[in-house]
Amino acid sequence: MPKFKYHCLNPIAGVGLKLFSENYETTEDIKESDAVLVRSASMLEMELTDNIAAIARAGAGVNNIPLDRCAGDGIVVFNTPGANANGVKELVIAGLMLASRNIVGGINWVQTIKEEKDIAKLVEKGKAKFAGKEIQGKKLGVIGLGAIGVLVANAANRLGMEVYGCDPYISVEHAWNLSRDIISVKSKDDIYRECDYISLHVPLLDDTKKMINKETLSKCKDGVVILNFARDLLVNDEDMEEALKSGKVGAYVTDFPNDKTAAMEGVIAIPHLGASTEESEDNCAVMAVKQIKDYLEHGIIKNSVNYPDCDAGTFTGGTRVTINHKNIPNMLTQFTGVFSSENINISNLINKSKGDYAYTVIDIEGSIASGTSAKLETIDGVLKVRTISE
Ligand SMILES: NC(=O)C1=CN([C@@H]2O[C@H](COP(=O)(O)OP(=O)(O)OC[C@H]3O[C@@H](n4cnc5c(N)ncnc54)[C@H](O)[C@@H]3O)[C@@H](O)[C@H]2O)C=CC1
Ligand SMILES: O=C(O)C(=O)COP(=O)(O)O
Repeated sequence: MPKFKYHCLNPIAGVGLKLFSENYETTEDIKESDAVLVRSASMLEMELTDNIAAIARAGAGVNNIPLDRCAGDGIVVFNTPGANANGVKELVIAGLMLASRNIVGGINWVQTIKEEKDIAKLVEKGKAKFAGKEIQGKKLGVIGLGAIGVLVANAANRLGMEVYGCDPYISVEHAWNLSRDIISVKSKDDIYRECDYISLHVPLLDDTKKMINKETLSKCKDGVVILNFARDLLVNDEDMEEALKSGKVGAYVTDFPNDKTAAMEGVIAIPHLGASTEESEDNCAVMAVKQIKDYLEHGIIKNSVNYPDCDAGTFTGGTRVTINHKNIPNMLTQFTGVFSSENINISNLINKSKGDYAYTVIDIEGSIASGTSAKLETIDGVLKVRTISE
């Protein structure tokens, strides 16, 4: 089996890295790696060299990776759907509590009186200013019913909240997992109008950027609590500051503090801890490494965000040629033409496409000359050719 090199841009849990066999070695130099593992480090400005075949995001959000540039370079980008969802869900529930009961204010106050005498008495005397509200019976709106949103909706429902959910693109799997008690609404406006708490669980995309802004906040109830455990850019910070000052927003809980929100009054800022649990880190690392191995060793694509999934089956011998290419007419004819011109028999061929990009796996019985893959590389629209052999 060939040797592969991987580079970690962030620390990746050992339980995952241990899955790499002796045929893999880590490298400090991304430029010589076959695969890159990353969490939140930004790759947006990074130069990506030809040898990189795959990038695995050990986590969900991929807004730190230039997906289209990678696809154009024939680099398959994976993420690990659902692997950290429970970790985030539990912190969102904590966020609901932090926004409803003045726990942070209370804890900080105890620190200010810790040198005083008879603290127990002072506590009973001073505690009234930290009184809060209960979440039971209140309305929570969940925007984005994916891996995290569904868990948050179901958990909040079990805690006695009336939960509304909105996701125009909900997957069949997530719809199945959503409790029947959740009120599913078609328009986010229903959530803005009805809910006391609103939790965001959508990816950062052009159409979700700054979705919480002056206009959407004006549709909300006075004193609404916004929870953002998704990405800071989903919220317009200036509009949020104004809404916090006026009391339109009662509290803004964010897992993504930035230069503007960290010091903002009314903000409960958590340092991006949603997925920072042993369990989530392990789950993500294991899934990311398995996907990288499947791709490098077998050409199998599972959970890619910029290429089609393709279960080519385990590579069992002979030669497997994988081709990342543009999704344009006449590609397969040209590929098979190269093999037939050299009198090579194709034993298996799979072709999948997703948007502008496609992926073809061709199995042959023997070996191929390097000239054959060079010929494939010269075909217009071909982005990367790999050969997998014993
Ligand atoms: N705080 C943290 O540590 C973490 C934050 N995240 C963030 O949470 C986001 C969601 O994560 P998952 O639930 O795992 O992803 P997911 O892909 O399972 O779910 C996202 C859902 O949002 C929906 N959606 C997309 N556009 C929408 C729109 N305009 N309106 C309503 N729904 C829309 C999709 O249909 C999908 O069901 C990630 O993209 C990431 O930004 C994820 C993991 C950890
Ligand atoms: O998975 C995600 O989208 C996250 O935000 C988690 O980020 P992290 O891996 O904890 O840096």
